[in-house]
Parts: sequence; C-alpha cells; structure tokens
Amino acid sequence: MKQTVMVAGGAGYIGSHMVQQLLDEDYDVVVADNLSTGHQKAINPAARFYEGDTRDKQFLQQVFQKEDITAVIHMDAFSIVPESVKDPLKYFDNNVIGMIALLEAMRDQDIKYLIFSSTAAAFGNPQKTPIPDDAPKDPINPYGDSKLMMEKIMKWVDQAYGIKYVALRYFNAAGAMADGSMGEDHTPETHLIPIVLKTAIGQQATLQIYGDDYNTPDGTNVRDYVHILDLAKAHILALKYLIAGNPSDIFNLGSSTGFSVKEIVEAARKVTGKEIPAKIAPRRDGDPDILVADSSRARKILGWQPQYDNIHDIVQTAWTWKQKHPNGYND
Ligand SMILES: O=c1ccn([C@@H]2O[C@H](COP(=O)(O)OP(=O)(O)O[C@H]3O[C@H](CO)[C@H](O)[C@H](O)[C@H]3O)[C@@H](O)[C@H]2O)c(=O)[nH]1
Repeated sequence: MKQTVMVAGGAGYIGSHMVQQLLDEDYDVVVADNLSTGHQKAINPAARFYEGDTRDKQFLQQVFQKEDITAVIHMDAFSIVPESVKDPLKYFDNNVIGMIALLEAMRDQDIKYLIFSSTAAAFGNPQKTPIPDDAPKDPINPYGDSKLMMEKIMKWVDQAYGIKYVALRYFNAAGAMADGSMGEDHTPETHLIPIVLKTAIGQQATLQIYGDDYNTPDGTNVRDYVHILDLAKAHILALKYLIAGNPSDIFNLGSSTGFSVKEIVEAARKVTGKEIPAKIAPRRDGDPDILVADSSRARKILGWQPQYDNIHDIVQTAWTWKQKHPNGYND
C-alpha cells in the first residue's frame, strides 16, 4: 500500500516541487497550506489539498484524523532574511508556534516521522568554509534563529515522545522544473536568481547588488545554489532513512561550490544572452559573507547525489520557467 505523506507548505516554491516528486515516486500526498505565500495552482491536483494554518492545531487534528499519514514534511515557514530582521515577531510566531502546534498534533495522532526544512542561516557567519553539519550555530538574523529553535524543539520532542526527525539545512534553493512547468514565484520577489531573470526579461530596469565590500574575492556575497529537485530528492531519502529505523539527524544540503552575486549575474548573462544591467547598492540586513555547504554526511549517510552540479544548468531551468511564465502562476 502507498504511504501517505503530508507536505505542510506544499503550495510554496520548495513544497510544490516536493509534492510533484513524491507523486512521481508513487507516494500518496496530502498538502496543508494557508496560501499566504503559496499558490493553489502550484499544487498538483493528484494531491489532496487542505487549506489552513500550521499554527492551528485543530485544523491539523482534523487533517490527521481524516488521513492516514505516515510522515510529515514540514516546509511551511516564512523564509525571507531581511524581512525577518525588520519584523522578528512575525517569524517567531509563524515558524516556532507553527512547529509546536504541528508536533502536538503529530504526538496526539501518533505520527512518528518528520522531515524538516532547516537552513544555512542557522550557522550565522561561519568560522570555516565549506560548513560541516556540526559547525557552531550562531544565527545573525531572526529567520535563522527561528529555524534553529525549531531544530532544538524537535530534539527534545524526539527524546520525550519518540517523534523521529531529519532536519535538512538548505543552502540556496534555486531553479525550476526543466520543462518550465513549475518554478519560483514570490510576491514580492527577494531572491537573487529570479530578480536577475526579471531584469533579463525587462520587468526590472536594473539589478541592485547589495554590497561589494564583503570579505569575499570580488566583494559580493558568496552562496551555494542547489537545485530544487535535488533538494526534494533528499527529503525522500531522509524519509526512507527514518522509516528504516535510523536515528534522528541533521544534514546540510548544498552543492559545496560557492558563487558570488557577480558570478551569478555573469552566468545569467551567458544563459539568457541578455545584458542584465546591474549596479552596486548598499548592503542588505542580515547577509553573511559566505555560505557554502559541506554536504558529505548527506551524501554518505542518506546516499544523496545531486544531479545538477553546474550553475548554468540551474539558471537555465529558472530561465525556461521565466520565459514560459513571465508573471509566474498568474499566467
Ligand atoms: O536583488 C538582489 C537580491 C539578492 N541579492 C544578494 O544575493 C544573495 C542571495 O540572496 P537571496 O535573497 O537569493 O538568498 P539568501 O541567501 O538571502 O537566502 C537564502 O538562504 C537563506 C539561508 O542563508 C535562507 O534559507 C533563505 O530562505 C534563502 O532564500 C545575497 O547576498 C543577497 O544580498 C542581491 O544582491 N540583489
């Protein structure tokens, strides 16, 4: 019999690709999402959709009583670093309170497995790069701190109630379905690659590069971009790992290669053949200099093998989506 997996946040950028991959691998899929930032159109109709908020324990209890859920993939969180600096309570409320309600409802219904979207922002400004899983955690923005709190809550909940978890610390999720059928669509858009491509297609006059005085080779921030489908694949491996009886754990997910903001713009110029005007602007709040993953444990223990190991291919998938859907899911 098929296992039923609930994706909390399944209408979001990462969640919708997760749902598609679960369906492709023959899981039965339930989506819970309040559509505050996600898109109903992004959810494959083969998944059963429940509209509601993860902070609403009653809503979750109703879903859990109706559906025979084996595991939850929790991707439902606010995730914009500069917004979290400006409005930290919004982040602690949605992210941390949502996690508590979800774990309470899971405990009450005896759902034993949780895969959680954590983040590189948990590390802050790392002392060592690439960053190993066990590097010190010292977030420099409320978003990263909210996710670190959620990791800690899961640890104690596992110890007390036996809910097993894998937390996957994503570095920079990027790209889209290769055929351009699904992709990234945030309002407002704050992420680098979609903004670069908006500039390429003429929806924005100039890209602003937020700071060129960071402690990096060209002065702009260095990030580790990992394709969305490779991220989704890691969740399925993590699910199998837990169901096989392995202990809770936390893994970094990245390509282990860093690209500066300027290098991403260059890659996008090559992929699109467009000029992409860019100018240096002041630093943005909460940005660490360099975030690059050491993902060797995920590769070794989960057997994770990212398929997209080339930044041009990643940008190409985002460009195909952008060309087919210049206005995202409103097209
Ligand atoms: O118009 C823009 C947009 C972004 N940037 C820069 O591009 C880099 C990447 O920025 P993104 O907003 O695309 O991504 P972040 O690294 O800020 O955030 C990502 O990684 C974080 C962890 O560090 C969180 O997980 C977050 O959810 C995820 O989107 C940063 O240096 C940012 O300053 C620009 O220069 N101009």
